[in-house]
Amino acid sequence: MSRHEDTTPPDVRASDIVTDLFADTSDQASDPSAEVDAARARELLLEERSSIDNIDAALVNLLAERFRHTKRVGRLKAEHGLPPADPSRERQQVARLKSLAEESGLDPVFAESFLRFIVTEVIRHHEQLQGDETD
Ligand SMILES: O=C(O)C(=O)C[C@]1(C(=O)O)C=C[C@@H](O)C=C1
Repeated sequence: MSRHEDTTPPDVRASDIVTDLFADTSDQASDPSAEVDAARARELLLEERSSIDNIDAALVNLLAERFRHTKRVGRLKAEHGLPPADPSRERQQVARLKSLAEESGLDPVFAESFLRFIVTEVIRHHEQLQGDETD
């Protein structure tokens, strides 16, 4: 099995999980309006989860694209003896992303830690490449 293969057992379906989440354990079961509410809630949850799945797929594709660019940057840095990290560039990126986050209604502190999480991984890749250059 390849490293990236989906390991979710085929018999676990999102719709079953949603059904379990809304499983009726109270005396609601005899109230028809509560059943309609629960059915509508199930429908809405499935819709939201479908949007979330699409967004997660887009995020993964975008991240893969970003790493393709940073790998090229890493090779340039290794070839030209430049340091893996550039703190001044990072300060600019953090300031820009925090401002974009504020405009979009995303927590700027979260935006900063997300960027730092990614950049830490990029720097690790750059360091690996620099190690390879000196082998
Ligand atoms: O722009 C660079 O110099 C990079 O190496 C890319 C990047 C990034 O992932 O955005 C990573 C490390 C640096 O500290 C700054 C930025």
